[in-house]
Amino acid sequence: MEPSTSIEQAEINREQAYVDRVYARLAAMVESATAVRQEGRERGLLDYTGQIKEEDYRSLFERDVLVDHAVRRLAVLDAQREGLVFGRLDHRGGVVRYVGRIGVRDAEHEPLVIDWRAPAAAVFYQATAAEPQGVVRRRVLRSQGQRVVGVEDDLLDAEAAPADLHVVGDGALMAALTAARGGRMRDIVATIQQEQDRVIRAPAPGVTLISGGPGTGKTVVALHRAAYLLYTERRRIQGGGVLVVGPSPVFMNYIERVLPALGEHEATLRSLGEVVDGVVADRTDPYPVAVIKGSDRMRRVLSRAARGPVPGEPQELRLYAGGRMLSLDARELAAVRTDVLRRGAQRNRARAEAVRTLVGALHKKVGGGMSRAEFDADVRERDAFVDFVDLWWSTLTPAQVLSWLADRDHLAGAARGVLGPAEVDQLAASWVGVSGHSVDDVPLLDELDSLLGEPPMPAPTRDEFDYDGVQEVTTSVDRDYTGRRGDTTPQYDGYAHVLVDEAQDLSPMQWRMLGRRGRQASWTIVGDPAQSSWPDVAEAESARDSALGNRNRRTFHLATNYRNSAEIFDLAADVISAELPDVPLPRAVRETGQLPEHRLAGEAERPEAVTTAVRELLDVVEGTVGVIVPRERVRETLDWVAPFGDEAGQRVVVTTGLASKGLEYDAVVVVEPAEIAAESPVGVRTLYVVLTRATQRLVTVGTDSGWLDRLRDRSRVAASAG
Ligand SMILES: Nc1ncnc2c1ncn2[C@@H]1O[C@H](COP(=O)(O)OP(=O)(O)OP(=O)(O)O)[C@@H](O)[C@H]1O
Repeated sequence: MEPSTSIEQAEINREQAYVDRVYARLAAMVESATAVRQEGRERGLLDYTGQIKEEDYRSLFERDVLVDHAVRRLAVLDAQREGLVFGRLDHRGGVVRYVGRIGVRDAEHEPLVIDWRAPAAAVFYQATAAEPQGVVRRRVLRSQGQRVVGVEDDLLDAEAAPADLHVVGDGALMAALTAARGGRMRDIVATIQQEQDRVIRAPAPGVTLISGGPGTGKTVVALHRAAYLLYTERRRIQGGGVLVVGPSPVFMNYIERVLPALGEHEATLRSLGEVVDGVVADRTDPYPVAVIKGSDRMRRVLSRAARGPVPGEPQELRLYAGGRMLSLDARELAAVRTDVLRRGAQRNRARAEAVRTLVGALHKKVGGGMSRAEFDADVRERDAFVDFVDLWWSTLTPAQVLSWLADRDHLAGAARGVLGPAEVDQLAASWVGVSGHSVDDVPLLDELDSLLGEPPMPAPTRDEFDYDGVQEVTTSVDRDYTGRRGDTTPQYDGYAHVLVDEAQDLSPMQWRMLGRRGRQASWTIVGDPAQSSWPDVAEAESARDSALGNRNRRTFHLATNYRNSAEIFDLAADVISAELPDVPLPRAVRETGQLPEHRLAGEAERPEAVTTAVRELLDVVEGTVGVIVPRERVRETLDWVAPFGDEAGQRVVVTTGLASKGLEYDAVVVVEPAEIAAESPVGVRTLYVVLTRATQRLVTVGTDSGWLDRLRDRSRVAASAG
């Protein structure tokens, strides 16, 4: 958008001059950090002689600190080439402050720009006309690269405004909300709203629960909160890091740019299928199977599988000892195993105990004459005995134990009294003829991992402490330095902060998996129960409560929908309220005058109706068009829209209701909404999700318009014969 008046252009020019000064300073900072890094490296080359003395340690350590600091600083500075300065505050009394993505000081150490997360910047987000907090005018600078292209002002205190203070622009928020969407979520650092800022700056300890309807900014706010915590609590958080968990790789891809844009590169982003190290799963199971795999009942099934018989294990131990042939049959061996694992021991860690108990059981058969110690010494080292133990108590992997459950009889044994026969059938079948693991298998693998444990590490030999390079060495200087600066960086078993998005969909088994990664963490949990696809809300809540323990909880509810036009959200609100009248609904702030459209189309006309809608929408919106379809229709729809691939590049995306959670598009075509609602017992919630993905235009195409009949107000949908 070009500036419309000469006053606006003059204001832009003035801001550009300031921004240029900041970039010049940034360039000088990059130059000096580069020089420090270089100097540090050179010093390191000189210092490394192969013979390390204490003084060398000292200078090597200093060098490492220097280089490390410079490298980090460069990474932060390098990321801040775009829109570095985005805000300006004119305070009463004429003081002016600029707010940006990072703090920048001039050569005399005076602040040029305040980091948006610093306490002094909070007023940028919190001041209102009702409570200006000393701010006369708040200005948002819109930039392209390093060029200021617009300014948007809010006059907060008209009485205190000097005569020459200009107020220009239509409001930064509206400009941001109407902007076309690309494939990635953008940061909202320039337009964070007051209710959102309170959540972002909430104290870290305990659990922060963020709820709110679709499009209320839960995700984007949670990500800004992560950046805020990394800034304000870096020392604490560096001990364990931040884990950000979302529903799918597509979703993680969608949000992955936000934290780097805010200058943070240190969070770990994982989809639910990637939370366990070494496992990458993208495929989801059909809904009924996912419900069984996610259920808390799987704990018992897996516990039995991990502690029960191993398929193909030896059924008898025979050994000549103590002057006679001794044997233990299958029942006796099972009794030994049960005895060893009785008190919750992890199987892979209990081998020594298993050997002890086994030898004890054999010794009882000798019937006197040989002491236990003598018997032990005789039996333990025998090849036959060692070979038996290797087979009978081999180290098991989670994937191995899970694979046994594809055998219906084995599964039925483990699931006796827990799952019904039909459930056993469905579950066993889900593991037959598939490659790799599903997203719903991952928490099961993690559960098995915690049941099996790692085999104990052999005691380290002296050699393992030796070094052939200096990097791995902790010197007395390190310890001295650490002590002197009073380092309180805590060491974490797991992450220091865990952020869970779309938490309403987590199954009990997924909560257990996350709980293991945040035993000592503070948490931010984001969700909207009305969008939940998990059938047993109480069961999931109880698993969540166990994962979080008795940490303090702080809850926030976001009530403004920033994504959808009011016309689109009204339709979605009507759909969900017709089924679930108590669902709290946010308020959409933006009107476009464009009603959603429903196009009736018979089976045969459906492909044509869908492609026509996509073509029309590509013409009227600048950004993306999402085509959301029932699970069974993905393949055919991909064929229909394939021709748009060349023409529209990445602009057209086909997805399902469940996979569209958390995502958004400029325009959406919903194919067969009634079928989406019928896909699962909580299908109306999925339809609610689907109808709230579009920022500007919504068209539905279906053979059935029955889903509209229940609406209070059918005029919300423009009639169309298709
Ligand atoms: N203060 C803001 N300024 C500009 N854009 C905003 C603001 N708050 C939210 N948005 C935008 O609104 C859209 C919805 O935000 P987000 O995806 O975080 O919502 P959500 O509550 O997680 O939605 P859902 O539950 O439907 O997935 C995003 O495009 C986000 O950038």
